[in-house]
Amino acid sequence: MYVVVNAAMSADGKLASRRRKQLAISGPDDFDRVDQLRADSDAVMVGVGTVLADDPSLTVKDEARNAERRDRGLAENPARVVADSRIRTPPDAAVLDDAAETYLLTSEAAPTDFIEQMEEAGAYVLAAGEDRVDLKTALAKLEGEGVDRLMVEGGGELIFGLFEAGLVDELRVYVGAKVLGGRDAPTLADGDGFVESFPELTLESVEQVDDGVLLTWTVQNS
Ligand SMILES: NC(=O)C1=CN([C@@H]2O[C@H](COP(=O)(O)OP(=O)(O)OC[C@H]3O[C@@H](n4cnc5c(N)ncnc54)[C@H](O)[C@@H]3O)[C@@H](O)[C@H]2O)C=CC1
Ligand SMILES: Nc1nc(O)c(N)c(N[C@@H]2O[C@H](COP(=O)(O)O)[C@@H](O)[C@H]2O)n1
Repeated sequence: MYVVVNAAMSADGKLASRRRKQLAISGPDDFDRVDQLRADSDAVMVGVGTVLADDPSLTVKDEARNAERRDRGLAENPARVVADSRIRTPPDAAVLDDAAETYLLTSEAAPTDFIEQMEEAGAYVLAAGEDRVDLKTALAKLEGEGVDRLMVEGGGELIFGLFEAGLVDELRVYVGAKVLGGRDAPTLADGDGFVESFPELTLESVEQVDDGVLLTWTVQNS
């Protein structure tokens, strides 16, 4: 599986303000680039923190791209994936609508009745890990379901978890022309943070998009 993390951050490294609600950092050209990246992916993943904060749909918005996927014999939207250890995804979340398949990655600690509720809502539940989603096992299970190219949109907890597990192949960061500030605002990689053995990146390209910059890095996984 090839894992691309794509996120937009402010010039001071925040994914959203301290209110932790969806905030447009990207401009129109960057949102269009993100739409193409979704269309080129087998699945789009977020953490449950993002579902609770933003209620995203994670679908491809451009109808020409939906049609192009259909022409390739694919569903018009990539699958959606939510990392949700104990199932906090609300049953009426947009990711559970019928626009695309949805996988919920959960742990053995998820209550059985919550699992049933998600399955009734149409989600495929994959358990990996005792208390928390074991991302390595969960992504291997997803690969078994045919997901070869995974796009991860965030948020900061999930992105850190994926780096910690050595699962990120590529990082695309849009740096927008805003300063958000806030010590409690989410950043690109939150979690516990690294204190040694920091993931090393190789810069592949730098491009101006809208009034910001798109940085593309590959990750030197050992
Ligand atoms: N600017 C951007 O591109 C984006 C911004 N955001 C913003 O990020 C914020 C949400 O980010 P977070 O609160 O960090 O939530 P998150 O979306 O990273 O979800 C974190 C949750 O994922 C679950 N999880 C399960 N297994 C995990 C594992 N092994 N490692 C890590 N997490 C695991 C846990 O329940 C954890 O609390 C919101 O403010 C949202 O608006 C989110 C996505 C993209
Ligand atoms: N690329 C990007 N730029 C921004 O400025 C953003 N705020 C985000 N947020 C991500 O997009 C999701 C919303 O998806 P839908 O429009 O509902 O399909 C949101 O949840 C974040 O993951 N991304």
